[in-house]
Amino acid sequence: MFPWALHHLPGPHQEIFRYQETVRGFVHQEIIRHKLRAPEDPKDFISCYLAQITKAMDDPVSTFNEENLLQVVIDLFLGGTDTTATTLHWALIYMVQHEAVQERVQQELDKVLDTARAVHYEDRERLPYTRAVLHEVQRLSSVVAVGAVRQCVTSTRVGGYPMPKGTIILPNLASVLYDPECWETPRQFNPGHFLDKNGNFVVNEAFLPFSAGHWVCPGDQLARMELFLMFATLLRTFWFQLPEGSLGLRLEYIFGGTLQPQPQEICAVPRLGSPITREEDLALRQQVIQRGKQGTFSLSQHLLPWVLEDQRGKAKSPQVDRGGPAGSAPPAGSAARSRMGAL
Ligand code: HEM
Repeated sequence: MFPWALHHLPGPHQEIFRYQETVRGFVHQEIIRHKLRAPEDPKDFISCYLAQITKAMDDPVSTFNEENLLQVVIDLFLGGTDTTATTLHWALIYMVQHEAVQERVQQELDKVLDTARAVHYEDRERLPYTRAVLHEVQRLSSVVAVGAVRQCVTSTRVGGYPMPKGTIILPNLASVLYDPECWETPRQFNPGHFLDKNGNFVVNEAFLPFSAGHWVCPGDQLARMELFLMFATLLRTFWFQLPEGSLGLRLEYIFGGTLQPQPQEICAVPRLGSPITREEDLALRQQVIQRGKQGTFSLSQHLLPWVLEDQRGKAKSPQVDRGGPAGSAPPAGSAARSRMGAL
């Protein structure tokens, strides 16, 4: 009833307000920086929005103003960071859990891609298995389990049910993503949900992690692109596995707005740049495991820096293992050729 009162009451929510203020301050500074720039063609969202504010200055009903600009940028940060990062975290966890799937993705990437260049979004057309795996990650992790709260502005019917004007709607997206009538193994990781019998990628209408219709996530295309590029690049570059002594993966989610994985450690082992046999591959992986936790990273921390740091200077040229077995791992600290150039 008195939302403003929260600002005066002590409690953990004060921390959220502090974070909010930090983000607002940052975006505010960016807006000022953009305004101080010499006039030029608008280059990004903020400069386009500022140009629109100027254009609509004489329109008394225009909603283009700086306060709205600030809020829209914050919305984009809120909607676009945690969702994509959390999905990638789940992707790595599922790859560790399903080693054979991880290997098959790497085999497909090795076979199809020209290894001398970075992954392009268009490549997804030639990578049906990788694409199916990523869709299955999004389906099973269901990071935005419930869509945004909406209210009916007029009386209507949905699926035969009457919805009087004013009804509050909470779209239960997870119920669709786990619907036993739409998915063969709704609670199990199964890339086959998105493949036909010939291994071609197929769309499934019940794949709705971004919601649907008029209220579909406005960032869905960006998210799909980011996820594909990051996932394919990571899997091309590293083999993911549990560190030595690990008690296993923790698959239960934590609810924090999105459904997040629990903090846990996973090894990102740089893949070898020369063809080796399956036996050598396994022996090398074993060596890496025996080197203990050197090279582990925590999922709750920043993803790549340690590996990048470790490999810089060693990776003289970004050569790769076309035709080599998938998931090959070099001994940690060796001067093995790596794929860091692909990042
Ligand atoms: C894996 C990634 C993502 C998932 C699963 C996701 C999912 C969703 C869902 C389910 C909604 C609610 C739709 C509704 O019921 O109204 C939503 C809203 C939204 N998303 Fe995303 N999203 C993702 C990434 C992004 C990205 C990358 C951006 C932008 C940079 C973004 C921006 C937004 C915004 C601004 C809204 C609110 C839209 C509104 O108020 O109508 N999202 N997203």
